[in-house]
Amino acid sequence: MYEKITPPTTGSKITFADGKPIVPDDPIVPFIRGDGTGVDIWPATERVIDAAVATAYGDRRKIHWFKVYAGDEACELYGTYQYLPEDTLTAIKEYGVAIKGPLTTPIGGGIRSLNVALRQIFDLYACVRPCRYYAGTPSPHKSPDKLDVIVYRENTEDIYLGIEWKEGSPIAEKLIHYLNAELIPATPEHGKKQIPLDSGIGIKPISKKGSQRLVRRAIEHAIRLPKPKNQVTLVHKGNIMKYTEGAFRDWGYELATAEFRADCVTERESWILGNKEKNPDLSVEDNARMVEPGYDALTDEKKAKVCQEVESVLTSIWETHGNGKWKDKVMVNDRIADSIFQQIQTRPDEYSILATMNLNGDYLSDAAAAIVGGLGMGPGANIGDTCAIFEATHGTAPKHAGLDRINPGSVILSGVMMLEYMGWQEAADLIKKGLAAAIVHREVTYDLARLMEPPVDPPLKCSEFASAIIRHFDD
Ligand SMILES: NC(=O)C1=CN([C@@H]2O[C@H](COP(=O)(O)OP(=O)(O)OC[C@H]3O[C@@H](n4cnc5c(N)ncnc54)[C@H](OP(=O)(O)O)[C@@H]3O)[C@@H](O)[C@H]2O)C=CC1
Ligand SMILES: O=C(O)CCC(=O)C(=O)O
Ligand SMILES: [Mg+2]
Repeated sequence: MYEKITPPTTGSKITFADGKPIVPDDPIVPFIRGDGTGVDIWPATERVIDAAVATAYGDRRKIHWFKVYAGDEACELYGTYQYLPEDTLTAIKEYGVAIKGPLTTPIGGGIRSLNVALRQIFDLYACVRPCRYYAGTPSPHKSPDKLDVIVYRENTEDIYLGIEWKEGSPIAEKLIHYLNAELIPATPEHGKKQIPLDSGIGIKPISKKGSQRLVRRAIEHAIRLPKPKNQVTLVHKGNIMKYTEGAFRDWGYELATAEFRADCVTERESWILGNKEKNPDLSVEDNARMVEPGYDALTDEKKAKVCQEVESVLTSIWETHGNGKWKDKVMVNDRIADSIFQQIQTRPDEYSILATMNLNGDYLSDAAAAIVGGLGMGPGANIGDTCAIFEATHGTAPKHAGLDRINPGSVILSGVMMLEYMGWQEAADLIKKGLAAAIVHREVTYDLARLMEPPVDPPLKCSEFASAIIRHFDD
């Protein structure tokens, strides 16, 4: 079955039912070491996870690691250009839950991203990246403790589908001519626009199914959160990209108000209901005026539309959501993408789950990780219905590779997410406790050390930070 790798001789398979993993006490878990700093981070991570499982469960539970190959290491074993061997795909498919270090992607040419390829091959449509603060972590932000968000990023489409043509290539030229000569003139709203002939072309598909399955996961998560964190913000640039990003927003609201009607209220609905609660005699038009900024300057047609919206909300959900009942529901709102980047800095505590398309989520998860301590503290999970691969938000950080200095925190915390996904909460909690205590004791790697006041000198090595986390399990 495998060409160059052999699964562990002991251990059992994780299986899936209804999108959830069924985990034995001795699961076989494939791991990819990763390129660049993967050589430093992975051994540290494996040691911490094994120690936490042993401390929490003794001999009762154990992960049986299965080394599989991708990136540079795969080329060494399987031959030039064998970046993602069939063996690796077979193993991840067979065992269902895997964890990986970062993999290199060249810029401007060469192979497409192996990281993105794995998400697409296994249809891992939800990229989940929590950004929460650990006390004592140095941060460039004044109140990093106020940020506690989870980015739910669509993970399989958008421009990451990778359908692009290089400037000057025959297909790019053909496509531009076709668009300029036929499709753009046939679309009146595009007027006399033309695409410059020396353009590279990329395609940005955003599907209804892809958007809604991501938002569904985000809402399901929000339902499990206590007030006021039971909230989902749809992040988009729908003012500019109306039929892709704007559609993402609309499909998100559509799903929330159809599939999760009993559990959700939209922000506008909450305003309409709240206005009526404060003043039961409020007319529909006055309510519309309070909900829609600049109402009086609108055309009659637009005014009628807002009034219709108010009426429809009051007739359809007053019974179930009115008289303050909406305050217990999951709040679904939306924010324009550029605005959310400043909102997480200026009003961090007002946000919880941020549902995004692929590119926005990529940017936003790095930015949010920076607020709570940097990329060394940014974990992640790629989740599908029959497979999950855990990996950090950051990349290979090549200038630090092989120096035993990088912060392994983000892959270790990705391991925490994996343990929680497996239902091994006690082991996950031990690692979180150990990590938190190491930071409080100023036992940290260079990235946190240089920001601490006063700076920690010398900082811990990557391997020493792993040891410190394990030592603090007992605190
Ligand atoms: N999922 C994946 O595998 C990903 C892969 N990549 C790939 O990684 C490669 C390098 O990308 P690059 O743009 O340099 O981005 P990286 O995220 O790899 O690194 C950028 C900088 O972030 C900081 N950083 C990253 N990881 C850590 C960590 N664990 N601890 C502390 N600080 C950290 C370092 O900053 P400083 O030096 O200032 O301390 C580092 O120089 C590219 O090929 C890219 O495509 C990128 C993102 C995700
Ligand atoms: O795959 C890559 O090289 C980059 C991906 C990335 O930045 C991410 O998923 O956050
Ligand atoms: Mg990224």
